[in-house]
Amino acid sequence: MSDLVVENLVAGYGDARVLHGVHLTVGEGEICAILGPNGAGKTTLLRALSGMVKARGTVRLGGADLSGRSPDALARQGVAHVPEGRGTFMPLTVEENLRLGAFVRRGKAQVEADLARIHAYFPALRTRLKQTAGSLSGGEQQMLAIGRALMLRPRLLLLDEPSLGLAPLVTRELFRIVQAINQEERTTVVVVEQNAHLALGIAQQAHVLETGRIVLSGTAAEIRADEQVAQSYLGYRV
Ligand SMILES: Nc1ncnc2c1ncn2[C@@H]1O[C@H](COP(=O)(O)OP(=O)(O)OP(=O)(O)O)[C@@H](O)[C@H]1O
Repeated sequence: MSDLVVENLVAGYGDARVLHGVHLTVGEGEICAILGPNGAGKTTLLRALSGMVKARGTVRLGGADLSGRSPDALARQGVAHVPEGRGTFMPLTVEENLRLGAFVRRGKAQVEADLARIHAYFPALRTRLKQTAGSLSGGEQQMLAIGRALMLRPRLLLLDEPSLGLAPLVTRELFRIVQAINQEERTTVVVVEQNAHLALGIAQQAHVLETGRIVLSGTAAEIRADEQVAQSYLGYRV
């Protein structure tokens, strides 16, 4: 069953249109990778889904119509966005950043349970709760950004370039954790990622976005086997 349904999504900045009618569906509890060249509109797509950029068209999540909602309303409906560059509050501590992620959650017990849950996914954060986010390594900051998003108990997790600037070992660990979150919590994930090998390694399905349109959709295996994808994004010929 489709969890996320996007129909004819149009978005841009001022007069500059970036998304020209995007259609895509993501199955419930699935990981979907979005591939595409620089400037294709991948970040804009995630921003449109989290309400950071105004968009026209239809967005449904779990059957609920979320079209045109504000970022706050979308967060309350379970849409969590981890932007490129992470968006953590550097002067605040790890714990303060995590607690900020709970802004739509009610009840102390629930928040404490969520903190424990996030510490279990990211043990490195548990030992650094009183450190400022700015003092963390790049990988730890990305973990904190994802941890903060998890405080929402999201139904839909949007990840923008999680591997950006991270060492390969750290990136692999991060993707392993994203996969664990998806499997344990059945969170639907949309991940924009330059490292197509990694993204297709954890995704069930993928879409290629070029100049604001989806030009190819399929299972991760189908997309991996596509000659054009292999040459453009995987660096080999099939
Ligand atoms: N805040 C903004 N204001 C105006 N134009 C923007 C803004 N952000 C992005 N754009 C433009 O929108 C287009 C799509 O950008 P976007 O960041 O969505 O692409 P992308 O596929 O994520 O690219 P990249 O892989 O380089 O991050 C580009 O032409 C970009 O210059």
